Amino acid sequence: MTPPFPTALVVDDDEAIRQMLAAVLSREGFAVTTAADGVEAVAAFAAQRPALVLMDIRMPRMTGLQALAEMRKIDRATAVILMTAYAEVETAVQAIKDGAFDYIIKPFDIAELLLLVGRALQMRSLRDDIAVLHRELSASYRTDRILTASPRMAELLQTIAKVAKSTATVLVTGESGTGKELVAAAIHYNSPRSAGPFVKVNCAAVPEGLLESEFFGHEKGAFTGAAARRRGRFEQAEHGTLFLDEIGDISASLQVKLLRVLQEREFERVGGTDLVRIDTRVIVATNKNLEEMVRQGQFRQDLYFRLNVVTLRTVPLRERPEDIRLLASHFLQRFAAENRIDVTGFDDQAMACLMAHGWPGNIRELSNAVERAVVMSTGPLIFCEDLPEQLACRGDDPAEPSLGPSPEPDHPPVAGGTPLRDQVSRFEARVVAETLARNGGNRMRTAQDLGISRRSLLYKLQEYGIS
Ligand SMILES: Nc1ncnc2c1ncn2[C@@H]1O[C@H](COP(=O)(O)OP(=O)(O)OP(=O)(O)O)[C@@H](O)[C@H]1O
Repeated sequence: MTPPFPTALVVDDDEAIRQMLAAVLSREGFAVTTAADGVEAVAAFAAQRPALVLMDIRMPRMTGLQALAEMRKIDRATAVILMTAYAEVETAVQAIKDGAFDYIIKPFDIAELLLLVGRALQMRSLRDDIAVLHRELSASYRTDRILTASPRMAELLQTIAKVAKSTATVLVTGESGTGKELVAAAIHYNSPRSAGPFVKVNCAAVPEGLLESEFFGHEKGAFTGAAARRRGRFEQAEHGTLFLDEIGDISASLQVKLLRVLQEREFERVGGTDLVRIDTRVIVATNKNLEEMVRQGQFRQDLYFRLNVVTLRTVPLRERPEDIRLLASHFLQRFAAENRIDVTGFDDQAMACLMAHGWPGNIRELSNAVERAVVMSTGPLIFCEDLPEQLACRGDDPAEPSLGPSPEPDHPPVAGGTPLRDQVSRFEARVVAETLARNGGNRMRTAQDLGISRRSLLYKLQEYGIS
C-alpha cells in the first residue's frame, strides 16, 4: 500500500531541474531525495526504496537506462518515470520494455508531469494490492489446505509435493468436483514458479472456434472483431503455470497445436507469423478417460503420451468415507462463519444421511449441501430436513432410512471402474452409519444388530470417521 507520505527520488545532472522538480514534488506531499547521476541514484534507491523515481536518461558515470536496470534488480515494484530529450525517444521506448513505467519528453509542463506521477502511483498501489492477494491466494493453496483423512489422498499430497519441484507436465484425472483444480493450484503454489501467475482455461466453456485464440492470442486483424493484438493464455502464464481444465474436450486440430507447443515451447499467434517462445508449465485435467478416447480415435495418442508424463488421480468422495465427516464439518464452520449463523454441528441422523449418500457431484456437491443446510437451519444443529432432497433420508421415516439414491434401495449404486475393496468399504460405512443412527447412537445395540463385537464396531466407526 502507498504510505501516507510517499517517497520520491529525483535524478538529473542539471542542478536547476533537480531543485525545481524536488520543490514541485514536495508541494505534492512527497518526501524527496535527489541524486546527480546514475551511480548516486542507485545508492540512494537501495537505501531508501522510494515509491517513485523521476530520472533523466543522459547522465555522466551511469546512464538512466543502466541505473534503471540496477534498480529493477533491487525492487521491481517502484514506478520509474524517465525524462528524455526528443531525440532519445527510441531509447525511452526501450526503457519501458525494460520495466520503466513511462517517459516524459523535456521540456514538459508540470501539470502533465503530475498527471503521470499520479498514474504511476496508482499503478504501484494496484501492484501492491495484487501482491497481497497473491500471498493470500498462495497460502490458501498450500497442500495442507487440501483437507483429507484418506490414506489414498495423503499419498496424492505427497506426490504433489514431489511433482511441484519439477517442471514436468502433469495430467490430473478424476471425477467432477473431486478437487482437480485444487491439486493443480497446489502444484503451482508449491513450485519454484509460485511468484508467477496461475492461469486457468476451462476448455469446455470456451466456444471451439475461439479456443485457439484463447490459448495462443491473436494479431490485430486476424479475424473480424480482432481490433488489437491480444496475448493468449500461454503468454499470460509466462514464468507461471497454465491449467487447462477439461482437456478431453479440445478439437483434433487444437490437439496438434498443443502438442507442438509442449514439444517446442513456441507458437505463432492466430493470424501472425512471429514465433513466440514461452516458459510456461502446463497442467491439464479431465474427468474423461483419455486412454479410452485414444483407443476410440478421439484423442491423439502422441499428445496423450506427452501429457501423461506424471498422472495424478483424485479420489471420488464415495471412496473415502472418512473425508465426508471431515469436509462436512469444515464446510459447516466456514458457511456458519460466512453467514454469521450460529450452527455448531450435525444431528446424528443427518450425519448418517451424509455418510450414506453416494455424492456423484463429490466435494462440490457436499459443499453445496452443507451451505444450504446451514442457511436452512433453525437451531445449533443441522437435521435431516435441512439437507437437500436428493439425500435419501430426507422426509423418510427415521426408523427406516432408505439406502441412498439408488433405484434399488437394497444396494448402493455400483460404480464402474472402481476397485471392489472401495465399493465394499463404502457400502460397509453406509450400513454402519445407518444402523447407528437407527439405534439413536447406541453402540451396544448397533453392534448386536450388525452381529459384530463392540470392539469391531468401534474400530469401524473410527475407520470411517463416524461418531
Ligand atoms: N480436499 C478438499 N478440501 C477442501 N476443499 C476441497 C477439497 N477438495 C475439493 N474442495 C473444494 O471443492 C470444490 C470443487 O473442487 P475443484 O473445483 O478443485 O474440483 P474439480 O475436480 O476441478 O471439478 P471439475 O472437474 O468440475 O472442474 C472447490 O470449491 C474446492 O475448493
